[in-house]
Amino acid sequence: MKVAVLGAAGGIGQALSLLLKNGLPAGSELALYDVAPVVPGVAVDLSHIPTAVKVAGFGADDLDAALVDADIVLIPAGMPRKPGMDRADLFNVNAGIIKTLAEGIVKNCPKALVGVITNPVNGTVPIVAEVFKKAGTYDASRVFGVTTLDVIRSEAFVAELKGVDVSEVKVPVIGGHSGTTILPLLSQVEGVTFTDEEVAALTPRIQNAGTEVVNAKAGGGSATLSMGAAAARFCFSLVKGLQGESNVVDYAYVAVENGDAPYFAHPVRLGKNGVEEILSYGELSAFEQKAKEDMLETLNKDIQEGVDFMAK
Ligand SMILES: NC(=O)C1=CN([C@@H]2O[C@H](COP(=O)(O)OP(=O)(O)OC[C@H]3O[C@@H](n4cnc5c(N)ncnc54)[C@H](O)[C@@H]3O)[C@@H](O)[C@H]2O)C=CC1
Ligand SMILES: O=C([O-])CC(=O)C(=O)O
Repeated sequence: MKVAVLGAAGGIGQALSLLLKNGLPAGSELALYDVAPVVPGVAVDLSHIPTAVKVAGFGADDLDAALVDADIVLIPAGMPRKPGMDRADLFNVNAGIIKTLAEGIVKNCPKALVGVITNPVNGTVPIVAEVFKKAGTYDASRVFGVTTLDVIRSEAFVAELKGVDVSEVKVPVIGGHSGTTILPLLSQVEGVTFTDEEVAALTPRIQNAGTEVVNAKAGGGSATLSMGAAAARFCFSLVKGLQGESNVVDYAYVAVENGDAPYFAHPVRLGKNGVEEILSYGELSAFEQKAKEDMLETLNKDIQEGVDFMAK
């Protein structure tokens, strides 16, 4: 199993790479790519951890070598938010980075499963898909927007609010990955009930949790450690699917035919070729139904921005 992390020297990249070094199956290879000159050092540093995962660092000119024969590519490369910015404000700087990296994937490992972390996820995932389409090698079941952070935050916040064991809490989160497009389905959380007031307070807390971190970091970036944990968790789901484990289900922002929008976070069953089945997110409460309808215009606009960028 070869996993490439693009943007590996950044805040997310380093946390994620540490968790992968400690958690990938024995015999795996971890390829760390970044344009920052510190990346070989990050690889040397990690290589001193005694696990059976081989780590190599690749600098700015070595994208091809980092990617060749990768089974999974995770992309946390690009600029994070500062206070006062929306994720959409990152589009202009991050779109070009994602396009270049996706072209590298198409060239070196077109069959890899690609997890896009770079914001705005709502628009960067369509860019990756369009790069594959241009090359004639698009397979919608292999491209994912990583929305796991929304899921783990929901688990943490629900457990905190309800005083229950966090390891037992499961919260479906659908839609996109910004503001109101993030839609936690609190009506489906098993074992707890919420008052209307709790739903009305917890839903926006989950939607604005990224901003909570951005403001708390006061200009020093956005979530990196929780995102590293989230991306590692998602990567381990991809690995289990690739290894043929049955019934691996996780949430991700994927291309959907005849769905709510061209891309939408759903529960998906993962297998040897990525998405084996896009599962239904089930029945929504009246509150969730309205929240979904209200956010679709924003989500569709975000998606179109990514598609239009590649049409230029
Ligand atoms: N999907 C999600 O839930 C989340 C997404 N993010 C996003 O992840 C991205 C990264 O965030 P951080 O790690 O905090 O930022 P960071 O600034 O700490 O790290 C970004 C890294 O990307 C590298 N980079 C820039 N251009 C590159 C290129 N062309 N090729 C390879 N590497 C390149 C930089 O050198 C840097 O090491 C941001 O866009 C942020 O908004 C952040 C948190 C959650
Ligand atoms: O808020 C941000 O800019 C980073 C992010 O996507 C998150 O923490 O959910």
